[in-house]
Amino acid sequence: MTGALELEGVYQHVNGHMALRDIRLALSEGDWLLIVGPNGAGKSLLMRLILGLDRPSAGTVRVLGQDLERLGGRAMHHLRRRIGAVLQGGSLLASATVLDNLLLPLRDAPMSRHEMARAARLAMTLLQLDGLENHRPRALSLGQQRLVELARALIHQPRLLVWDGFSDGLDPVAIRETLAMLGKLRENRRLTLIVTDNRPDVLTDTAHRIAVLDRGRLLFDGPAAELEPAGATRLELRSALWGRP
Ligand SMILES: Nc1ncnc2c1ncn2[C@@H]1O[C@H](COP(=O)(O)OP(=O)(O)OP(=O)(O)O)[C@@H](O)[C@H]1O
Repeated sequence: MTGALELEGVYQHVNGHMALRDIRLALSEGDWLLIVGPNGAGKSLLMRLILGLDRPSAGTVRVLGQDLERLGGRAMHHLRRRIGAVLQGGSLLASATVLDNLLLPLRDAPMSRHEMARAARLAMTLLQLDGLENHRPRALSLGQQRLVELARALIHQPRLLVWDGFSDGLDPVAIRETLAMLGKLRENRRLTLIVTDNRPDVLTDTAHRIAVLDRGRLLFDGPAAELEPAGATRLELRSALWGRP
């Protein structure tokens, strides 16, 4: 099985403190990893390293078989075409329509306008966003904006999807529906998924693997089903990391 992600001994030093310590992770193609941890645990820093937006202070980050340290600008550009990302804080262009936002990742792609329009239509239908093409992001609910970001991340058919801050702006129904939809995508496209969240109630059986990150360290990494046998019940995790049951 092809390696989708390998992190070896990764450290990240930020503003005078070690924000990530000795992170080791390995994912195969088609794996689904949910990384949970409280605010400030280091989830976004870790996602930025995986996306090649920052370089680690130490250690190796290998994404879809490529060592990011060794990639030049062109190779990195090529690799990014195989990765989709939904980042925290919203990244839609406020002045552009939903359709123009969706087409952003395809602007350098060797595709005709007809092919681009078709790809956009498919992504919109997949996420039940039909009819919103000509709206500006601010006319949509927060949940719809997140789904447009997801549609944009998927439009170029990536091999790896990174979603930082999964439940931000999504209500419980949207969380359930989106998790189910991600599960189908993973199955149908053999997409590798890395999703982070800071809410313990998103600890779910949907993801195959769960990693618990706290103050820059991985406290647990394994099959969701092993969390409890490992002695870290969901209740204990909640009370240890989030202060109360
Ligand atoms: N650009 C930055 N400058 C200074 N410190 C930073 C920066 N980015 C992150 N940090 C610090 O690194 C640590 C990890 O932050 P990070 O944003 O990765 O946490 P997180 O787990 O994503 O939190 P949240 O759930 O709130 O998004 C925190 O102590 C944070 O203050």
